[in-house]
Amino acid sequence: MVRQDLSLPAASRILVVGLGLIGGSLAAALRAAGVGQDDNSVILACDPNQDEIQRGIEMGLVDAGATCLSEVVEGATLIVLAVPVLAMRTVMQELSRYLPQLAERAVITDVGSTKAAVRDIAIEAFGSLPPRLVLGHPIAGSEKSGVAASDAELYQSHKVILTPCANTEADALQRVSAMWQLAGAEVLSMDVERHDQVLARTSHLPHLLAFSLVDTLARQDERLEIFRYAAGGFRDFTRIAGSDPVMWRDVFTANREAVLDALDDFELGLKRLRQAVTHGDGDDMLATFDRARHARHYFESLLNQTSYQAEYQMQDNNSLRYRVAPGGSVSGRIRVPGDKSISHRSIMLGALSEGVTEVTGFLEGEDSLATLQAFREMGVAIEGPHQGRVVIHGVGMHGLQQPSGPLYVGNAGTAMRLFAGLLAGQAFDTELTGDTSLTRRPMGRVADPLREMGAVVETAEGGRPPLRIKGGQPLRGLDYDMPMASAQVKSCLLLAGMYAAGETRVREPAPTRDHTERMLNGFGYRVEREGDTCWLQGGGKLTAAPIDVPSDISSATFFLVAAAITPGSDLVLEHVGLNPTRIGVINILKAMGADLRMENSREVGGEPVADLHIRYAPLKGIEIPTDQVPLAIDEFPALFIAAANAEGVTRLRGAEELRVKESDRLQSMADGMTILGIENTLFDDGIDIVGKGGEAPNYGGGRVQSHEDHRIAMAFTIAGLRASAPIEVDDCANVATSFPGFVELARRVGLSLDEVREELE
Ligand SMILES: O=C(O)C1=C[C@@H](OP(=O)(O)O)[C@@H](O)[C@H](O)C1
Ligand SMILES: C=C(OP(=O)(O)O)C(=O)O
Repeated sequence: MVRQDLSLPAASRILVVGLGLIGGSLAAALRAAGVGQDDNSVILACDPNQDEIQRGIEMGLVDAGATCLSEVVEGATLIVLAVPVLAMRTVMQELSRYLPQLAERAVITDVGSTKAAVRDIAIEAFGSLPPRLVLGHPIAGSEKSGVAASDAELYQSHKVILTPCANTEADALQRVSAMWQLAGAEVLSMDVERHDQVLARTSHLPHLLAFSLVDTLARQDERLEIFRYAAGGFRDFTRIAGSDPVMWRDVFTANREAVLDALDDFELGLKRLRQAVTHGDGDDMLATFDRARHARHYFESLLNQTSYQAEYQMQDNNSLRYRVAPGGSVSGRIRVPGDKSISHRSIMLGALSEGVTEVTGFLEGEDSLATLQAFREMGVAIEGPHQGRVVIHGVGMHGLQQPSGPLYVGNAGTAMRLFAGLLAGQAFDTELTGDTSLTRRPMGRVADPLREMGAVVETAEGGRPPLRIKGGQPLRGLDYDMPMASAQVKSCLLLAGMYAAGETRVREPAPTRDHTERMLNGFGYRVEREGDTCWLQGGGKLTAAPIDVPSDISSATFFLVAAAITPGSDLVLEHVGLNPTRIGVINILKAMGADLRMENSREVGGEPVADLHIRYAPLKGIEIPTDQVPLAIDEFPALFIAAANAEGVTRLRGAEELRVKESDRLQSMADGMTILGIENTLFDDGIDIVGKGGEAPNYGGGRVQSHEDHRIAMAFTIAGLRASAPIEVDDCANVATSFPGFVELARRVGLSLDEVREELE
C-alpha cells in the first residue's frame, strides 16, 4: 500500500477534466475534506457540457469551469483526467498543447478503467510518457452517471490502484496518492499489465455478462413482460447492466486482449457446467458450487477484514445455553461425526501431497474447517466438504502460497501446533491466530524445539499465540526428548522434520496418538518407530491416498458414558475409530465395570474400527492407571461424570495436561461438579471424585459454566441423565468445534435437551 502525507500543497489549482460521476465525486470528496476552504486552493472543471459545469458549480463541487481547456488550464497544479478511455486521446492531445501554461511541476493523473491503452495514448499524444503523469484507477463507481449523481462518499474505504511506470517521478506519485487518501480511498500500486488482467476478470467480465444476460432476455421478450417476474437473484446479478454504455464500450475496446482471455476462461468453466447439467452429473455440479460458495465466503471475509470463521461466528451473535431435563435413558444406533485428529491431518497431508486426495467421513466441525480454510488461503484447491466428502488437489511439499493475512485457526490447538511445524518449513512468512481460548494456551512447547531446528518463531508473552513464523529458514533435523506426552508436539516436529536436513527423532515419555505417523506412512513418507521413539528423514515427498475417517472415539465417549450411567440403556455406536493409542476410555470404563463390547471389528484405511455396543451396568470407582492417561486425554470430562455415578472414589493423577486444554479441565469440571453437589478434591495433576452408585439420582441440578470448552459443555449435558433437577450449561456454542449435530443426536437417543439462545450485549 502506498501511504503518505495526507495533504495537498496549499493554493493547489486542481482541474477536473470531465465532470461526470467519477470526476464530480472526487471534487465532492476533496471539498468535504476541506480543500478550497482556507488553503487558497480552487477546484476547476472542464467539460464539453456547459449544463454539467453549471450543475457542478451549483452543487458547490467546483469553483468555476469551462467547456474549453484553454480557459481553465492556466496555472493548474493537479489535473485529473476523468473522461471515458476513448475520449482520452482527444483530451491528451489538446492538453499537450497547453503544457507550458501549467504550473511548474504540475502533476497529471487519470481515472481510466484500463491502463495499457491510456499509457499508449499518452505516449502518442505527448511524444513520450510524461514523468509527471501518474496513471490511476479508482475501483469505485455506480451504475448512475452524470455530475448530479456525485457522492462525496464514493471513494470512502474503496481502493484506488496507481500504476506508475519506470519513469514516473516519486513526488508526483505521492501527490496523487495524497489526493486519493484525502478522498477517503485506500491507495495500492500495481504494474499496468497486471492491473489490466486483474480488472478484466474482476470487473470487466462481470459487466459484460450482466449486459449480455439482460439484453438476451430483453430480446426474447420484446414487451419486457418477463421482468415482472424477476426476483432478487436477477436484481443482484444484473445491477451493473445499468452502467454507462459509452464508458463500457470504451473499456472493452481498450482492454480487448485481457477481456478476451478472461472470457475464454469463463467459457471453459461454463462449458464444464453445461456438461454437468446435460449429464445430470450432480457431483460435478456440487463440486463447482461448493468451491464457488467457499470462495465467495472468503471474498466476503476479505472485504469485511474478518477471518473466515469469525465471519461465520459473527452471524450468530448470541450465546447458547443447553438446558437438560433430569432423567431418561439412552438407546438406539447412532454414528457420531468423524475423528477430529484424523480430519485435521487429512487436509494437511492431502494439501502437501502430489495428486488428488479424497477424504470421506471428514469432520465438518469448526476446528477441522479452520484447517481446511487455512489451506484454501494458501492456494490449495479443495472441494467440499459435502456430507463428509472432501477432495484436496495437492500442491506438493513446496507448492503452498503465502496467505494474504494471518491464518485464523479458531479454537483448535491441534491446528495451531501442527501448522507451526509445517509452516516453519515454508519459504514465506506466516502468522497464526486463534480465538480467546486458544490465545491462552501454551505454544512454547512447539516454538522451543522448532527454534532448535533453526526455525524463527515469535510468540506473544508467555509463549502464547499469536505465532509469527519466518519463512525461508533452513531447518536441521533434531533429536528431541519430549518433556510431556503430547501428540501435537510430536506431530509438529515430524511435519517440520519433513523440511529439515537429516533425521528428526522424537521420544515420547508415554505413548500418544499416532495418527500422524500412520498417515505419513499411508502417503508414502516413511516414519520409523522403535519403542518410545519415532523418526523420519527430511526431504521426502507425499503421494495422495484416499482417507476414510472413522467416527471420533472422543465424541462417542459422551454417549458411551451416557449409556453406562443410565439404568435401562442399550446403545450401539457405529464405525468408531479404535486406534490403540486412543482406547484409554474403553479400558477405563471396562475397569469400572461397564458392559461394553466391540462388534464388527475391521480395519479401515490403516485404522482399526468397530461398532461399540454398551448397556447399563453398575459402575465402581477405580484408581485410573497413569499409563491410560495420554490414551484417554480428551475423555476425562465425560469420565468424571461416569465417576460421579460409580460406587466409591475414582482417583486420577498424572493428568496435569488437562490444565492446558480449551480450558483448565480439572478446574472447570471441579467447579461444575461442586455446583451440582458432587463431592470432589482437586490436585495439581488430578482429582478424586466420590460417586454414590445405585440407581437413584446421584446429584442435584444447577447452572454450570462450560468455560468456552466443548468437552466440558457436553460432559455436563449427559450428567443430566442422573440428576434430580434440570442442569443448565452456559456458553455451549463451542460444541460445534468438534461435534456438530450433538444436540440432535443426544435428543435422538433419549436426552431431553433444549437450546436457549440469548442476544449478547
Ligand atoms: O494430536 C492431536 O490431534 C491431539 C492431541 C491431544 O493434545 P496434546 O498433544 O496436547 O495432548 C488431544 O488433546 C487433542 O484433542 C488432539
Ligand atoms: C484438546 C482438544 O483439542 P485441541 O487441542 O485441538 O484444541 C480437544 O478436542 O479436546
